[in-house]
Amino acid sequence: MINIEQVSKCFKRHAVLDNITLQIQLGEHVALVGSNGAGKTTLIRCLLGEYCYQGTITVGGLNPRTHRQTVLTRVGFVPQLPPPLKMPVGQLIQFAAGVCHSDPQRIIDLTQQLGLELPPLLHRPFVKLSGGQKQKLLIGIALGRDSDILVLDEPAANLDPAARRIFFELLVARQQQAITLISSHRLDELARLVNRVVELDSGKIVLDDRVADQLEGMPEWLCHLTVRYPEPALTTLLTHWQFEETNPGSWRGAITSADRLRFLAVLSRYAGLLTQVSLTER
Ligand SMILES: Nc1ncnc2c1ncn2[C@@H]1O[C@H](COP(=O)(O)OP(=O)(O)OP(=O)(O)O)[C@@H](O)[C@H]1O
Repeated sequence: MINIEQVSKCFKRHAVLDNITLQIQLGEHVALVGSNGAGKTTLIRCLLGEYCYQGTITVGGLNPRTHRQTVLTRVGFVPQLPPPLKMPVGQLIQFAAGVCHSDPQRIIDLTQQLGLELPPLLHRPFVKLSGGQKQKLLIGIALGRDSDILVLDEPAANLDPAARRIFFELLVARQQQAITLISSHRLDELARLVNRVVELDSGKIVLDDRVADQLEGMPEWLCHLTVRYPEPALTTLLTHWQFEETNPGSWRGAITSADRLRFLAVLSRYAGLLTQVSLTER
């Protein structure tokens, strides 16, 4: 459904995407991860036809540059930075529903489920909403329509914890009908929502892990860790995962396959403290 072949992108002389090839098929839910400036947003913007690029991209068989309008009506998109729209919220909901051939009430219901009380805001310009309010409305617009491709660029970055939880539940409900590409820095949050992780580093794909496929038939992993020095937060984390300290600084525990990605994502926050990590299939 999404086909990216040998795509490169430069801003002036600065190469931001370097020969990216990536196919995303029906049933795939992809976390796009990578550090600041890795190229995630640029790849998404190329995918949506916003930037020109070298190489080939098709979305649902269409070139997003030459069929931008059709591609945009097909993709539910949440941008990282909300557009500076002056349109009042009520009008924006009607407009978005019209463009996406959707029912405005669907957008309203989803937005309100995320905790945004819409009636007092309907006449307020979108640009004057808070960051979290804008994000809730943009999520409502993206999910409140029939689309088989969801592209979400840091969609939960401005949401409070309660709204994040509801958003992830709404997303799971929608995922059966759509492929998803979600860029985020919080792989631990996404781990249960995705079955593939693609990591970008300096515009190149450095990891492409089809998690679910590889985990089939592997019920549990034995994990051994050694840490440089005791750090209370890491000790709490390992205790929470029911690890035991076998010798000072040496920890042992078991991770189920379903939890492997989430565990590694959480552990990566303490990478500087770890001197050895091993995972062995049991
Ligand atoms: N419009 C632009 N003009 C010039 N350079 C740009 C432009 N957009 C992005 N860049 C540069 O491209 C590189 C990749 O940026 P991009 O926004 O794609 O990264 P990202 O992985 O999404 O980062 P973050 O996690 O911080 O959002 C950065 O070095 C950035 O400065």
